[in-house]
Amino acid sequence: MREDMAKYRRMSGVRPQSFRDLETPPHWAAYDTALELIGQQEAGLALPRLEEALQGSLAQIESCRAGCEGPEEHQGAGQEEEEGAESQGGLYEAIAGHWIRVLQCRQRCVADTATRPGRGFPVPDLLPSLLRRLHEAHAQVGNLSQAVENVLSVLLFYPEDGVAKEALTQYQAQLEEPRPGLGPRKDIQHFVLRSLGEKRQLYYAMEHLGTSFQDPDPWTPLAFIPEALREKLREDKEKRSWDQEPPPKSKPSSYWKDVLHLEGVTLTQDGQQLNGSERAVLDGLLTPAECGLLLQLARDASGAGARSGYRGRRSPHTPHEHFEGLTVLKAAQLAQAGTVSKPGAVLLLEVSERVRALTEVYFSPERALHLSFTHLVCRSAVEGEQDQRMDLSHPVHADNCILDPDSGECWREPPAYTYRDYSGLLYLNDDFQGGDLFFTQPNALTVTAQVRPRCGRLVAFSSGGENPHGVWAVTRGRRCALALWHTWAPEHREQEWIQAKELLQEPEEEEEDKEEEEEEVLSRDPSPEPPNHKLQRVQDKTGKPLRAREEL
Ligand SMILES: O=C(O)CCC(=O)C(=O)O
Ligand SMILES: [Fe+2]
Repeated sequence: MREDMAKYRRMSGVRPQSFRDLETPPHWAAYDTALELIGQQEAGLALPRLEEALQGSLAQIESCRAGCEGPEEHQGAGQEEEEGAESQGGLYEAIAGHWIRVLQCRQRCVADTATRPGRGFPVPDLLPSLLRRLHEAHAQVGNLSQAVENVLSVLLFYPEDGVAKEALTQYQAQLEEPRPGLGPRKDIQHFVLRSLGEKRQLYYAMEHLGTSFQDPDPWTPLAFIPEALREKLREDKEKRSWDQEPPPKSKPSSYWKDVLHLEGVTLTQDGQQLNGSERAVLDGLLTPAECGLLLQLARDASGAGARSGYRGRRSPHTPHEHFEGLTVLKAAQLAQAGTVSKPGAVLLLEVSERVRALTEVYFSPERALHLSFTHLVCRSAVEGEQDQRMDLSHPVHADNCILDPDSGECWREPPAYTYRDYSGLLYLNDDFQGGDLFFTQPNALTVTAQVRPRCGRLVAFSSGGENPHGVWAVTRGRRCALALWHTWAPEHREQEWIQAKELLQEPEEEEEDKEEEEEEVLSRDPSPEPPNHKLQRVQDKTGKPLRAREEL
């Protein structure tokens, strides 16, 4: 649906006003309009929308809080029954238990209000970020007293926020006469004080009564968290270790240049030239002969696919193209079966490692990057179906989060592959029509850079919302590329890569016997899964079940 909408929006003559959203609650609609206007440098027009978003959010929090006594009380009674003897304490315990549940529920209202309909996670720090936008917008249009009130409100959440403090000093200096009565907004003052009072009680109960509390706010002062709990809360936060900021880089800044030079690779466009930050185009990663070998591998695999059940099928992204994907393990298995050339399968492994090493050197020299998925992908135009084609070969998306083009936000949550940190596309050919890769702004519409594929060209970029990208329709011929995703998370390292390497390292004689066996099984078994005896062998080595995988 979202993709269809994006497609219609791209049609010439269609204006944004032609669309009316009947689903989004008003405070989210106001928020989105405000962000759009700010993006267009229309601070004056954005201000009433920002205020509406803030007031709407506060109102929604109030209405949610009002519901905390009713339904929760009911649920609480149920819980007590379930917990049995333990919770059949005296009257005081019952009152305390009830009150804690009410407070937990009230605190949850902040996260509920900050969660867009249909989303699993809240927008982090919704109220402080609205206040930041408000003070900036007020300052831009010259409403200095309101700018002061709003920045002072930010400081209620984050008293040590350096940027806010600096802005405050600047606004105060710009005010023509001193306004000693100016303070933070009353509504925010009330909100913060009440919230802190509740947090204090909840943390106390957590420490002394063993109840649980998931603080929805990142701004809670450390002093409010009992010392005994700090360590545990910090550990919980750190569990998603790969999501943490990478440590500061200490390698000399010319380090990657030396490595590229050694590898005979040239940097054709850097982030700045591509109108982004973490983006690069590198050339010279493959010789024409290597491209030829990998293209042949893809062709042979798709021929073998017809026999073993892996047929090229319609693309999941467009009915006007066929799509074939080959994983490294499938390539190794086909090489063992003798249906593709072994040098081709070995090259696939080698090249993916080459890309990984270069991506690490260029983007993450101080932190190991692992391959998490490697896929040789060909897209072929379906002949006679290309006239009037409006769609893309690959719609605009980000690789590790769900892009919401309306708000420009990208949600790092499943079903996105949230552990992907850097993406790489290594192109193998250019003898097709269309099929350029393009980057857009987060609105998924405004193209910021475009790259023409060619043999040995690598486009590498960080996989997040800062790099929305898509592929223009392939309208003639076949476009093949090696798509690779890298991760900082060792637990998401590509197991099949290791299995493929093991398979390809097996001694030749053993292989020949198996080849015959394989031929026999392939000709008998039309199922799309690799033959069973082979599966068994790989399973024995790793202890992990194996399944032919496809990630797109
Ligand atoms: O093939 C390309 O150029 C891009 C493909 C892509 O973005 C993806 O598979 O996620
Ligand atoms: Fe992608």
